[in-house]
Amino acid sequence: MSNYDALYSQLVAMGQERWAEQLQATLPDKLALESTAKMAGWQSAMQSLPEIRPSRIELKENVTIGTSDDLGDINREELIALLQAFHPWRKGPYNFFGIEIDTEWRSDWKWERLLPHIQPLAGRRVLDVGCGNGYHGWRMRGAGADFVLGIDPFLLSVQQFQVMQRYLRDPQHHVIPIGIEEVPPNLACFDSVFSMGVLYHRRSPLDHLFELKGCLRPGGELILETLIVEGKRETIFMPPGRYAKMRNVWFIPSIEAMTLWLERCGFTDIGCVDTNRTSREEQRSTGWMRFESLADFLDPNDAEKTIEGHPAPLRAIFTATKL
Ligand SMILES: Nc1ncnc2c1ncn2[C@@H]1O[C@H](C[S@+](CC[C@H]([NH3+])C(=O)[O-])CC(=O)[O-])[C@@H](O)[C@H]1O
Repeated sequence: MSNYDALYSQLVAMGQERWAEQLQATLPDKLALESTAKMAGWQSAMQSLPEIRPSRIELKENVTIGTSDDLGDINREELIALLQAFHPWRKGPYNFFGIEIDTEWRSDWKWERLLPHIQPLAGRRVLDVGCGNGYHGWRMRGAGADFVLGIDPFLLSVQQFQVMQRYLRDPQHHVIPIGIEEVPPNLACFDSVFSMGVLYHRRSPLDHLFELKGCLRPGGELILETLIVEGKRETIFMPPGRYAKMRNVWFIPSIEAMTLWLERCGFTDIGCVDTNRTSREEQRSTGWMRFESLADFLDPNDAEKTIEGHPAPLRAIFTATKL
């Protein structure tokens, strides 16, 4: 975790000394809490990862770390087994020294859908809320972002990020195990804030929007991706129980309702730049995510419905500016 020193310096450079100190004091405790059997397995796999110097790194067009030639006499199957210790791999794909980590999600497709519509990331300081294992963060660095901080409370995501970081050694990209509710209010220091796949998990979506706004500097851009439903400004769907087998889905607005929420929270230049019905090609079980996936969450007789009979997942990407 020595990489946290680089994070500390960066946050101080952004005028966030208090937050930097708070993180320095609390992150080690969070990691100490990870003394579960799973954590022991992850740590042992992490320590067994071989030293390899990647001869090639690509982050702009895809995420490629090294080539198969870099492996030399390192056993490819043993390396795959070490990576599989971090199962399930949900966000990717990664090409890791010639090993295709074929993740549950084609996260690159979402990236390609949004990239043409957002403020160019070159030179920007970015916060990615609910960043998963940092896949999009690597693409942000590939697009020229100066600094990317990803936050995600799910510890396996942070471990998977550390696997990549071990080889990429990027002092300007960090993923830390905290939720958005732990970020101090009104930091006002990020040029771009991403919240993708998080809003519908929040019981208080408007508070989430205010939290995101607080992270942005004036004039900064919010990029928000969420589940939506078809309907008018008055349409907001709350599933009575599970949604696509997920227990923690609360509010799913229509595009117009989401736009109104953003307006009421004080954002300007609001646009819905993409809508997309999630396909079984974009989210599916693979050898790297062997649990159930979208095909199991949909009605087997009607792909327009979830297994509970609700509208099937439809997602939209919004951009908005903080005044
Ligand atoms: N309170 C919270 N604060 C921060 N993160 C949270 C919180 N609660 C859950 N998460 C995290 O938010 C992520 C949501 S996934 C999107 C990943 C990526 N953004 C993607 O767009 O592919 C959902 C999806 O697959 O759509 C998970 O990694 C959670 O651990």
